[in-house]
Amino acid sequence: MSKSDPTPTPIEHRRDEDVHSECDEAPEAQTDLTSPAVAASDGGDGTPFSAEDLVVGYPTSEEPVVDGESLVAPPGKVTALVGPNGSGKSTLLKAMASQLAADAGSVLLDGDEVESMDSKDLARRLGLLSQENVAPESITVEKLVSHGRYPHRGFFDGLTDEDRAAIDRAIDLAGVDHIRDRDVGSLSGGQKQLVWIAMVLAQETDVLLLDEPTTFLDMHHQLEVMEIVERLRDESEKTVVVVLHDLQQAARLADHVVALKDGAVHGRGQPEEVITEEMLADVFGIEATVTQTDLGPQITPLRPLHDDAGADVHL
Ligand SMILES: Nc1ncnc2c1ncn2[C@@H]1O[C@H](COP(=O)(O)OP(=O)(O)OP(=O)(O)O)[C@@H](O)[C@H]1O
Repeated sequence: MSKSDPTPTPIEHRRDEDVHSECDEAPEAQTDLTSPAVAASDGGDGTPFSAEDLVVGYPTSEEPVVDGESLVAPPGKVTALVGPNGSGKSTLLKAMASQLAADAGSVLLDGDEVESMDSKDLARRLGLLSQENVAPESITVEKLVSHGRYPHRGFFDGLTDEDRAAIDRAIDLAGVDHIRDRDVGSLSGGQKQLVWIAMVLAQETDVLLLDEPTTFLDMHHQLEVMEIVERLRDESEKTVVVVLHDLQQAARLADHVVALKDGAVHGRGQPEEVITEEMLADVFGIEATVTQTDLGPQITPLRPLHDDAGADVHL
């Protein structure tokens, strides 16, 4: 969905044709922590989902934002995409959802090229929680969540019992039942975020792409959203790719972590392999200590190592 499009259809193809078309080199060797093959063996019984040699940019950007990267999301597992602001996480996610046209490369959903799929068929199989949601004027929570059923319905069809049950399940899971009759415009930022999450849950897809689902949420609701994702994985074997700024959340939630910097993968693997003091210095430009615990890596950020222009920070 583009930023200016207020239509809350769950997913929409916006395939810009005027984008860059340079393809970079093939993925590196399996032993390299940046190799997508590192992930391939970690999957469960969920739906395979991967991108290969993806080149993605914008008409206004001279260089591709993502230049020849590959990503394998282990089936039935949670993959966390982490990286600094502007590193290309949302761009990669949108390209993998076929919301942004790739100049080169392919995205495969259970063996099918997403770009060749009919948009409704894709939306039945893949749900995207975008950062760019805009609700129409005067719409109730329940009505907005019901838009998640759009790919399962004919254009003129009303809601079936199955649709209503899916809407109720999603509203219940996202914990927004108490506000289901409220106007979305009257909700707080965090409440709205939970409603958008409910909408994507109502879509009931095998693959979920979640762009910063914990944004705007207090700690209680952040933990609830993480538990929802865990349940989707553990009870329904959903394949989830989630963009997270909070590395502690990524460490706890993810089976697989991919670290992006300047549109390139700088590490992928299990949280304890990727979330290291070296990665935090290299990718995030911070000095931090990382302690391995039973709950995964515990991160203590200490100080920035350089400013945005790359100059050393002397405190
Ligand atoms: N619509 C757009 N047109 C042109 N450039 C864009 C557009 N959207 C993003 N970009 C650029 O692409 C790069 C990657 O942006 P992207 O939003 O993918 O990063 P991100 O890692 O998701 O960042 P953040 O953590 O801040 O959300 C940035 O340099 C950004 O300025």
